[in-house]
Amino acid sequence: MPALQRTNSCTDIGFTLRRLFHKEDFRPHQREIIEAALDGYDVYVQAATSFGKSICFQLPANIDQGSDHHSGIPVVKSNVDSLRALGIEANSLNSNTPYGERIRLERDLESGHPRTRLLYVTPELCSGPRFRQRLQLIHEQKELARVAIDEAHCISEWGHDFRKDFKRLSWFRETFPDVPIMCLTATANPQVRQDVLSILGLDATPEKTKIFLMSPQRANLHLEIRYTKDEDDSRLSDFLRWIRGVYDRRRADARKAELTNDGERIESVPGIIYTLSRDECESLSAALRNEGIGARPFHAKLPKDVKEETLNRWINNELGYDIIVATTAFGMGIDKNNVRFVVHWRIPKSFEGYYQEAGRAGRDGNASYCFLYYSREDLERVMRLIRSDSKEETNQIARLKSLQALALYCEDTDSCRHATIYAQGLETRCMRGLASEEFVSTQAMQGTYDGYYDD
Ligand SMILES: Nc1ncnc2c1ncn2[C@@H]1O[C@H](COP(=O)(O)OP(=O)(O)OP(=O)(O)O)[C@@H](O)[C@H]1O
Repeated sequence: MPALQRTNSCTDIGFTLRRLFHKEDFRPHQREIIEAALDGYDVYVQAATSFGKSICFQLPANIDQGSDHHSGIPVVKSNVDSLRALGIEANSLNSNTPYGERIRLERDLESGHPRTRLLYVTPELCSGPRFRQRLQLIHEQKELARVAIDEAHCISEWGHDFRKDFKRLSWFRETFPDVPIMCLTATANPQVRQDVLSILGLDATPEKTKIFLMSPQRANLHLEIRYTKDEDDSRLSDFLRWIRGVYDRRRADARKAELTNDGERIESVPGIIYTLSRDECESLSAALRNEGIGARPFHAKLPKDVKEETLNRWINNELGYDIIVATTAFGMGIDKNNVRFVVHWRIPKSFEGYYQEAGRAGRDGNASYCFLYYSREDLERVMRLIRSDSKEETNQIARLKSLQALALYCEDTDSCRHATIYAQGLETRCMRGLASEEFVSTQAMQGTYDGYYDD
């Protein structure tokens, strides 16, 4: 067990939750996770998007002596800002940190007794020798309380989102064997989970590591596949018909009165459309704007201030910013509860990625719509993309397997989609009686893809 001296013996964590985070009560399992962390165990948390994983490492950081160190990308500035607004000494250090702020933070770390309680950094930064030296100094002063690794599935080459800098996070256990590690993810199948634990050097026995696997319980998500093909590409008209239908329903008398009462606009139906390329992201958002829909592009090549403005205005439900058309770079760490739909314009590169992105809808628990436009031509395109950009062979095999599972899921018109996700090991408990089960069997073009993978 870790040698650090802890102060939680008589701490009322419910009080801290109310006082610091202004939340009435813990959600199921949050208390057990936080208590395991404060007791010095290594902790592995696998829970749905919107479960409330962040509090599981943010709260202990305000109780432990010493500071916590949180790694995982990307760190969204608004997260740190909102923690600071609560009076929590949280900071982030990454390539976007302004020079003055960086110097201030480096001095704070070099003191060995930093004021920072919670430091968000990228795995790339963790690989740098100077940063590592600073952490070693903090550790010598017994001030490094815990390391939290978000999006931990990126550690595994078997995962859909493998990044080699995540793998180097194994350095923490090698260098600080007494510092507990907490890893968190929304999506990992059993093989990825195993891999994450072993790369990070966590002993999976219950005496050492507490493992929390939660059912995502996302019954509020309606999962639908819509078929299309290159020759007769109906995506745009289909989507416009759908979104205008939603607006029309909100314009109906009774609903309109309700919305006016709440000060809501008719078109304030926040959504995300995922595309595969930056070009399509730009052209699709322009096409939607031409049709009078408030859509904005979001991708890595846009200037930082444009991205920040787009994000803030979308989060604040502003006119003209109802829909974000984004590449997969968008979403990690973004906390917007009322996303009413997520559309995949083309098949994404992996099952796990699809599920994670779709899971950004309906974080408030209200009914939300997720649909994916599927075509065989897109499937072939994405396969070629994976073959050309996978550097590691293991990762390529894993990624192709994951894509194939997703294609089968898309082409299956007889099973409950939630049950298929369960069979992938992404949901840890199968839910029954979902409306989607009946819906799937009545989908148009039933049977179109029968037998595709028979050979
Ligand atoms: N105990 C609680 N009571 C009320 N709200 C909570 C509680 N815990 C978390 N939340 C809220 O739930 C929302 C989702 O939390 P959080 O961002 O931590 O989810 P997450 O599990 O990290 O999801 P993701 O994987 O999508 O990032 C946030 O708005 C957060 O403030």
